[in-house]
Amino acid sequence: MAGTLGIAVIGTGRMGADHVRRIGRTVGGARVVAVADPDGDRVKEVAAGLDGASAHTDPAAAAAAPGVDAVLIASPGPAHEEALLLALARELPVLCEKPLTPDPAGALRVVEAEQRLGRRLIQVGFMRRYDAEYERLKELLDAGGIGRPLFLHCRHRNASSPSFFTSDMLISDSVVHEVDAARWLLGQEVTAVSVVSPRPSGAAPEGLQDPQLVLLETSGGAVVDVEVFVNCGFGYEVRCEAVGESGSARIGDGHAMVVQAGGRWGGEIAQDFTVRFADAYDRQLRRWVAAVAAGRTEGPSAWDGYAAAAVSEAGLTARRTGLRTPVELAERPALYR
Ligand SMILES: NC(=O)c1ccc[n+]([C@@H]2O[C@H](COP(=O)([O-])OP(=O)(O)OC[C@H]3O[C@@H](n4cnc5c(N)ncnc54)[C@H](O)[C@@H]3O)[C@@H](O)[C@H]2O)c1
Ligand SMILES: O[C@H]1[C@H](O)[C@@H](O)[C@H](O)[C@@H](O)[C@H]1O
Repeated sequence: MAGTLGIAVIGTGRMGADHVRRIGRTVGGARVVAVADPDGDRVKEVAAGLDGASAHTDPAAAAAAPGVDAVLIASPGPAHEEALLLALARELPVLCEKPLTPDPAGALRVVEAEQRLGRRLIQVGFMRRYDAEYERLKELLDAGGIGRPLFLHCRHRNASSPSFFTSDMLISDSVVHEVDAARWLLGQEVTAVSVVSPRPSGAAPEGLQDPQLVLLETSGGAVVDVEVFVNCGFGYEVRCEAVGESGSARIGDGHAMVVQAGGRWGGEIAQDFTVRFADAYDRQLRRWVAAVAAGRTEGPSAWDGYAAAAVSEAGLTARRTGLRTPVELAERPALYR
C-alpha cells in the first residue's frame, strides 16, 4: 500500500453511502477507489460523486479493481458471507457492517477461512464500542466502579423500521448490537436467551412482532434485558443502565443540551442512528484505517461476529418456542484469544 489506503465499498445503500461520505470528509489517509452494488443506477450515482472511483455491479470485480487495499462491506447481512470470503481470498483487510452474518453456520465458515490464513483480517462494524458513552461505561465497569455487574437494562428503539424488516430481524439485526455490547462490556459470554413479547404495537407493520423483550443470561451470572421496539414513532433511542453490587451507571439519556424557555424545558431526540452514532462511525473508520495502514487488525473480530450470531440464533428459537434457549458456542480458536 502506497500512502493512501484504497478502499472498495460493497453495497452503496444507506450505510454504504454514509461510509463513502465519511471516508471522503472525515477520515484522512484513505479514499474510495471502487464501489459495488447490484443496483446499477445507484452504484453509478455514488461513483459519480467520487474522484475516479470505478463502479461495479459485481462485488468480486470491485475487490479486484486497481488500487484496492481494503474492503468495506455494507450490503445486507445475508450477502456478507460471500463478500467476506472473496475479500479473504484476496487477503484484503475488511471492515464488515454488522451482523457478520445473520446465522452462526455462515459466520463459522468465515472464521474458518480467516483461520486458514493464520491472521486476523476482519473487523465487524459493532460501532458502539467506539461510542464515547459506551467507552466510559466500559472503563467504569473494568475499574470495578459499581462492583460486580448484576444487570444491564437496555432499550433499543428506532422511530420506524424499513419495509424489509422482519420479526426475526429485531433480534438478528437490532438486538445483535446489545449482544455484542454486553459481551464486550461484561467480558462474558451469553449462555441463554429468552424472549417475551407484548401484543404488537398498532403502529407496527402488519405481521411484525414489534416490540419484543429479550433476556440474555451471561457466563458470569449477569442478566441483560433488552426492550427492542423498532416502530416507537418518536425517535432513535439507545440506552443502557448497568446495575452492580455497589452502584449503577446509565448512558444514552441524550441530554446533551436541555433548553429552558417559555415556561418549559426539554431537548431534542435524534431521529436515527446516523445522528446518534455519527461520532462512533467516524472513530470506528479512523481507527480501522489507521490499524490497516499499520498492518494490524483490531476491534470486534470475526469471532465476536460469530458469537453474536450464535446468540441471535438462540434468540430466534426462543422467540418461536417461547422457551429459554441455551446458546451453543464452538470452541474459541487460538487466533481469537
Ligand atoms: N452499524 C449500524 O448502526 C448500521 C446501521 C444501518 C445498517 N447497518 C448494516 O449495514 C448493512 C446495510 O444496511 P443498509 O441500511 O445500508 O441497507 P440498504 O438496503 O439501504 O442498502 C443495502 C445495499 O446493498 C445492495 N446489495 C444488495 N445485495 C448486494 C450484494 N450481494 N452485494 C452488494 N450489494 C448488495 C442493495 O442494492 C443496497 O443498495 C446491513 O448489514 C445493516 O445491518 C448497520
Ligand atoms: O441496521 C440497523 C442498525 O444496526 C441500527 O444501529 C439499529 O438501531 C437498527 O435497529 C438496525 O436495523
